[in-house]
Amino acid sequence: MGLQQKRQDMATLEDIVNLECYPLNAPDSEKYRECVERISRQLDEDGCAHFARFIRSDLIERLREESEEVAPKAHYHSNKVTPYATADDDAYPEDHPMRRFQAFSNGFVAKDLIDEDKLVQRLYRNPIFQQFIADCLQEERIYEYADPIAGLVINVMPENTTLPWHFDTNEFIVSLMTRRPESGGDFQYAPNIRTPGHENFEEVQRILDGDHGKVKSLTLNTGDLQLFKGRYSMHRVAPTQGQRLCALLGYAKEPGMIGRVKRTQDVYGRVTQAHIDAENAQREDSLAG
Ligand SMILES: O=C(O)CCC(=O)C(=O)O
Ligand SMILES: [Fe+2]
Repeated sequence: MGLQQKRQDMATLEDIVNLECYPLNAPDSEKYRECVERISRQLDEDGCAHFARFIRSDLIERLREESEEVAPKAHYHSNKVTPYATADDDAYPEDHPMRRFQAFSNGFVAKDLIDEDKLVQRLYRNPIFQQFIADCLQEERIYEYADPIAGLVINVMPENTTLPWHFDTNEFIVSLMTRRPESGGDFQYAPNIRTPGHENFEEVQRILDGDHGKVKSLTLNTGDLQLFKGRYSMHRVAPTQGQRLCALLGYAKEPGMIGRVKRTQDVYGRVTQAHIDAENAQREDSLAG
């Protein structure tokens, strides 16, 4: 990376991030090490870390306005989903978690509909920010998606909707609240309710039935950032009053991440040639293998 580029990346960071609380600009400092350690500990404990006031306070209005402006471009795909995003399987009893279909009515604004000069784009692409997230995850580095329309999206939850209980396919996700709803819309999660090799259907079922004894709740204000490991912790967004807008910054542990054609078509209502090419290449690979 050239020196000029590095300076520019640092300037972007200074423009956007509350560096007093989050010293991303001084990765060699004691303060940075402490900050990263605190977050890593939170992630180890319950898979979720909260960065209150991550965005500079004088930019909160702009952050909200930028996301409100683009929100009407969201694509909606109303459907019914299980916590596992799987098809129905009548090998299980009717009330089993594998067969619990819940209404889903969110929309997503795709990455290519968000202008390059918007705060969320500038943050998503910033290599210093990316290294900070990698450090918190105790990874060497992380990669932006190669996907032209996914990777950075804005989740749009209209008035009186929920994002139902689910596990993520991704190991981790970075979320930035860009419009806190008037009320409700808390992020609720059951820390590490499943582990590799153990689905723990009994407890999952209890939560689906409304027992929230083991559920934690997090209220994010506009400008707060969250780092969440969603593969083991079932989570949802509680019903919102007023529109809730949240930017989801997706990264991968390997370069070249690109979504599958079917899922991309479902979620965004379209695919690009890059999606088709990637799927064909994969098919060739598996034939050769
Ligand atoms: O909007 C959020 O806070 C969470 C979204 C989420 O869980 C997801 O898209 O998988
Ligand atoms: Fe999720």
